[in-house]
Amino acid sequence: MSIQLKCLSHTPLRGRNDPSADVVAEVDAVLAQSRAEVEAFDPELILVFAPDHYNGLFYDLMPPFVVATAAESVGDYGTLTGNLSVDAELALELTKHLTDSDLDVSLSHRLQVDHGCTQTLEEMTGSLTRYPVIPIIINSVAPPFVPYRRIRKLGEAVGNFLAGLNKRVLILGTGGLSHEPPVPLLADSPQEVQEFLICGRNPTPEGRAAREARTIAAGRIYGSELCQQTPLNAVWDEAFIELLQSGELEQVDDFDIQQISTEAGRSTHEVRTWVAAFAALAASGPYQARKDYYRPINEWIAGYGVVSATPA
Ligand SMILES: O=C(O)CCC(=O)/C=C/C=C(\O)C(=O)O
Ligand SMILES: [Fe+2]
Repeated sequence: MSIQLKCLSHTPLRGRNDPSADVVAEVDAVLAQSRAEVEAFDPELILVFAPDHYNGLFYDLMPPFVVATAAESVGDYGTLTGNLSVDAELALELTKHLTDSDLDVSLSHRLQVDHGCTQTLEEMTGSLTRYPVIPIIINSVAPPFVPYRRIRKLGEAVGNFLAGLNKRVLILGTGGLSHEPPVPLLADSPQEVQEFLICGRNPTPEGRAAREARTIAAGRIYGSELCQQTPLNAVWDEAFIELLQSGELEQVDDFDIQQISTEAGRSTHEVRTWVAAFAALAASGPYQARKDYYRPINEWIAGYGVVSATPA
């Protein structure tokens, strides 16, 4: 087996509420370089750890993490629609391996996924179907969350499974870093919003457009005094990237969920996907991680980072 890792922020506001042209060009160049590296690696399998933003998973049954044997993109925020090329047989084998590893993982034979999964797949491969893929969705948006140590254990167990495959595997993590887009909280919401958070699958086109318009409007004022959301936190982001580079992943076991929400924003917990991805890589031994890019970008509501890693 050979293995590579890429963890990236995603943002539904890319192309919808852009920062200055020089920043857009910087990010375009980093993504083009990353995509060229993926092309050169030519993965036989992509394992993508991703969050969901109330498009596939709702509070009628909210799992901490779920492996999909089939996944369809809802195409929110202009992302590609259609089925991902999930390797169903391997996804099922992985699920069995995870349950045998004492992890109570959920399984879906028909999951809807959103930009949180598809944007990075699209940016890294140009498609939803170019390579066989296994999606693992990690709840990063709908509290309560399992402790970070559980995410590290999940990643480790996934990595042990991947180590037994005779394949070139690309591990992707997508989300974060610090940020707080306008995702409603169940506890604070009026009844119609609670109803949506519990079972709001397949919204009308108007409903989806209203959600997207709210996010764009939030991006226009994010980081200004008009904005109520927690601002980006570059110090937190840089420290998190350094932690990943240090290889001392057990440090995430002490992460305080409430403190992260307060200091860096509620959606910062999308970094769970990065924790799982790095723990999966670390299961095969020491690694080297390279910071390809970091910049706090208010227009995209994102502490925007790209990190790559390979076995040392
Ligand atoms: O779309 C909605 O209904 C709520 C807003 C939302 O989900 C925004 C998501 C933004 C990101 O994915 C992000 O910044 O990571
Ligand atoms: Fe997100």
